Order: sequence, then structure tokens, then C-alpha cells
Amino acid sequence: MARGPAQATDTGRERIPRKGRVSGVSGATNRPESAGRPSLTPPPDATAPARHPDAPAPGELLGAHYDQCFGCGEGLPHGLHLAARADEGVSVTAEFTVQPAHQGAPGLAHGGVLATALDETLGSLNWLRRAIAVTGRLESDFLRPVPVGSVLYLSARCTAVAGRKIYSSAEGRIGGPDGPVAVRAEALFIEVKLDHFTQNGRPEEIRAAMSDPDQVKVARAFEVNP
Ligand SMILES: CCCCCCCCCCCCCC(=O)SCCNC(=O)CCNC(=O)[C@H](O)C(C)(C)COP(=O)(O)OP(=O)(O)OC[C@H]1O[C@@H](n2cnc3c(N)ncnc32)[C@H](O)[C@@H]1OP(=O)(O)O
Repeated sequence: MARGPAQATDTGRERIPRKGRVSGVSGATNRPESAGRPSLTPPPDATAPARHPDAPAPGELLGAHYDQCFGCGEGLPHGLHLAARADEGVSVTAEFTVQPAHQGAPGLAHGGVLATALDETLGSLNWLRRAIAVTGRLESDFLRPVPVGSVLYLSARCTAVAGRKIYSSAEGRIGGPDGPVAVRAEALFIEVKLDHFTQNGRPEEIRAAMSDPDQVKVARAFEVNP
């Protein structure tokens, strides 16, 4: 068998080691991929997240950060069109209506689409801190099937920050904002510099995003501190 020996992880499950390091590409990590699964628990020196003074007021819609984003963009017919609103502190609420284009099993939302909805909602928290960050790790639990036509009522909050590491959690309910939890996730976002996008993204889209005359839109496309 071509794969190396399985290793125990901090979850007690076995993991197949992958090849060593990625190098020479900005944005690609130098962390050995064979390292054990890093924890989603903040370290003891983590601090409480602080809301940026210019963050949108609680209740205010955040709007799409980029119109071609599969999660929140308005320019993609089959996208999620997820609409997030600022809440108190560093927290948001969001809604996403499951469309026929989002099916996995007949009449049910695809799990990857639901994970995207969680990821997008968690990602939108960074705008309240005016941080540029990408998902490093996303751990999802799927607790109930989500039928096509359902509205998924999401909420997410940032729980801690340690250096570049941002810890957050989210859940999605069906049948109403107080309905049963169908999905939930814990995530670790990692703060990055703007060049994470400009050096790794396809030049056509980067150029188009950067040259938008609406500077607030440019700032939001990259979640930049304007
Ligand atoms: C044009 C549109 C732009 C849109 C922009 C708006 C964004 C909003 C979009 C919203 C859409 C939704 C959002 C999306 O979909 S974002 C898209 C999906 N995510 C990505 O594409 C990220 C791909 N990964 C990377 O680029 C690198 O791996 C990053 C940048 C993440 C880290 O590589 P880098 O070389 O920079 O840093 P480092 O390796 O020294 O690590 C630093 C620290 O972090 C810890 N660590 C790292 N990874 C993990 C992990 N997996 N689990 C646990 N821990 C992890 C690590 O141990 C270390 O800790 P410590 O040793 O310091 O304690």
C-alpha cells in the first residue's frame, strides 16, 4: 500500500499521514501536514474578541463581501445568497434558503452546502473586527436533515483570539430562529495579509475586484481595514 502507517490523533481516531510540506507559494502553509490535528480550543493566553468601533450596528445587514462569493454574492444564480446581520459584540445572525440547486439527496440540502453556509456565516464575523482572515479549520456536525425550501437560521460568534488565530462557533436552526439545531460548527480562522489573495487568486478576478470604483466594496471584498 502506498500510504504510510496510520497515526493516532488527539481525537483518538486514526489518520493517514499525507506528504510533508508545501513551500514556495505565498499563502500555502509550511506547517507539516503530518502534525497532529490542532485543537479548536483557544490557548490559555487567548483574549476576548473586540468589536471594531466602526462595525455595523446590531441588526444591520452586512451585505455581500464580494458579489461573486458562492456564499453571499448576489452575482451567482446558484449561490447561497446568504444574508448576514450584525448582532451584539462579535456575533452575527444569517439566513439562507435551501434551493433545489443545493440538493444532495432528493429533496435535502447537500452537507457540503450546509458547511458552506456555516463557513460563510463564521467568515462574516471578521468584518465586525475588520480583520482579514481565512478558514483554517472547520469542524461541522450535521444533526438533522434540512429539506429543500427550508430557511436555515444561522448564528455565529467569535469566542477568542490568540495572535493570528480566531476561534468561533456557529449553529443553524430550521423551522424558525428558535427551532431545533440542524447543523453546527466550530472553526479556526487565521488572519492573513492582503497578499494572501493578490498573490494566490486568479489575476482576472483580483484586478476586477481591486478596480471597483466603490472603495468600501473593495475593502469588504478582502475584508480589509479601510
Ligand atoms: C477575492 C475575495 C476575497 C475574500 C476575502 C474575504 C474573506 C472572507 C471569506 C469568507 C468565506 C468563508 C471563508 C473561506 O472559505 S476562506 C477559504 C478557505 N480557506 C483557505 O483557502 C485557507 C487555505 N490555507 C492557507 O492559506 C494557510 O494554511 C493559512 C493561511 C490558513 C495558514 O498558513 P500560514 O503559513 O499563514 O500560517 P501558519 O501555518 O504558520 O499557521 C498560523 C497559526 O495557525 C495555526 N493553523 C493554521 N492552520 C490551521 C489549521 N488548519 N488547524 C489548526 N491550526 C491551524 C498554526 O498551527 C499556527 O498556530 P501557532 O503555531 O501560531 O500557534
